[in-house]
Parts: sequence; C-alpha cells; structure tokens
Amino acid sequence: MSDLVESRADSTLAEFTADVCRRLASGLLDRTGDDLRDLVAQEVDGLRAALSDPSFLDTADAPSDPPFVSPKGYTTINTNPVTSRRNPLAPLVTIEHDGDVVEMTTTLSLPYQGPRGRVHGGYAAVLLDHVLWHAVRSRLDSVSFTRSLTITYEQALPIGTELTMTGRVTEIDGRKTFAAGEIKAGDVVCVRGEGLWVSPRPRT
Ligand SMILES: CCCCCCCCCC(=O)SCCNC(=O)CCNC(=O)[C@H](O)C(C)(C)COP(=O)(O)OP(=O)(O)OC[C@H]1O[C@@H](n2cnc3c(N)ncnc32)[C@H](O)[C@@H]1OP(=O)(O)O
Repeated sequence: MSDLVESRADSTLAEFTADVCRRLASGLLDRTGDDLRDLVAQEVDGLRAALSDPSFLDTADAPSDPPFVSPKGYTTINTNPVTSRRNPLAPLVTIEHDGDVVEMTTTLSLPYQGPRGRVHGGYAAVLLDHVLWHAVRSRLDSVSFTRSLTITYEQALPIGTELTMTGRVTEIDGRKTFAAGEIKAGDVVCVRGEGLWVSPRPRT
C-alpha cells in the first residue's frame, strides 16, 4: 500500500491552483482589457481565500491526484500532460476500460487550438498516443514505449466540443504490440491513429 505525502487539504489546494491556471490560460486567449482584468482579479481572490481559509475548498470529493510514496520508496507526483489533475497543461479527461477497449473523453479549449476553431494536430496525436498506450498497457505485464505512431487527419477536430478517443490492441507479437484507434466529435471520426509499442529488452 502506498502512503500519501501531503495532507488532503494541500492536495486539494494544489488541484484548485491547477484549475485556476487552466482557467487563466483560456481567459488569456479569449478575453482582453477589463474582461481579462476581471477574470484575473476573481482568480487571485479565489487563491487568496483558499490560502487563508482552507474550509473554502471543503469538498466531499477526495483529491484525484494526491502525491504518494511508491512501493519503491520515492515520492511520486503524476506529471502526465494528458491526465494529471495537478498539471495545468493537462485538460480534464475521463478514462474508462471496457474489455479490451479504452475510451477517453475531453473537451479542449483555446490553449489547444491550431487553425481557428480546430485542435492543433500535434495535440490530437498526444491524445491518441495516450489512449493507445493505455490500451497496450492493459494487455501487458510490463511497460512499453511508443515506437511508431501514424496519424491520419480525416476531418477538422473542433475546439469546445466533447471528443471521444478510443483505442484497442490489434496484435501482440513478442515485445511488439500494435494498436489502433480514433478520435470522434459526436459520431464523426476526425482523426485515426495506428502504431507500434515496444517493451524494452529483458535485462540479462
Ligand atoms: C503511469 C502513466 C504513464 C503514461 C505514459 C503514457 C505515455 C504515452 C506513450 C509515450 O509517450 S512513450 C514515450 C515516447 N517513446 C519513446 O521514448 C521510445 C523511444 N524509443 C526507445 O526507447 C526504443 O526505440 C524502444 C525501447 C521503443 C525499442 O528499442 P529496441 O532497441 O528494444 O527496439 P528494436 O530496434 O530491437 O525493435 C524491436 C522490434 O520492433 C521492430 N520494429 C522497430 N521499429 C519498427 C517499426 N517502425 N515498424 C515495425 N517494426 C518495428 C524491430 O524490427 C524489432 O522486431 P523483432 O523483435 O521482431 O526483431
């Protein structure tokens, strides 16, 4: 069993602060002048209140990503740029396993925009890499690394619309695991991905 390394209140404060960063990152890109000042002031007030009165953040929900001491004895903070609640670069995502299929959902805001109204293609690749890695990991006893990933952009991937990423393993051949998946907006497949994940050679 792993041990937590900070109080529940401090983990909640860290996740609240990351959410403030997310809102500011979006606000910086869609507000100007007084509107932006109002947002900054509101978020600074919220942070001050949270620091001075921990009950400001009282919530029935446990923090989603508290740091912990791993079974090997080192402090672990989830840094993942797709899933960590504590990393402001990560959007808020859900991940579910249904048999061999992994499904992830999120809605991306302006910090992820490439062409106007569309998700940056590189970030679409990040999302597919992540969901496919999960599908691969769920089938293996050990870790594996993305060796190749081919992305096909079929349609514009919209900003501000719920996206569903799906991944599944298509073949396992020794250290090699092949997987494929897609990103949908509603019923429309916008991006497809397929790739190879390789487990490191066993140490001799
Ligand atoms: C806790 C939550 C954490 C969540 C993390 C999510 C992460 C998402 C996924 C990632 O971002 S992983 C990070 C990005 N990837 C890397 O950093 C990997 C960098 N590459 C490596 O470290 C090495 O290339 C790797 C360990 C993957 C493989 O090195 P090896 O020297 O063991 O590979 P090798 O060249 O022997 O190839 C292994 C097999 O794959 C085959 N192969 C290699 N490239 C291929 C290719 N492109 N197509 C088909 N087959 C290929 C190769 O022929 C060979 O086949 P055989 O075993 O049958 O001989």
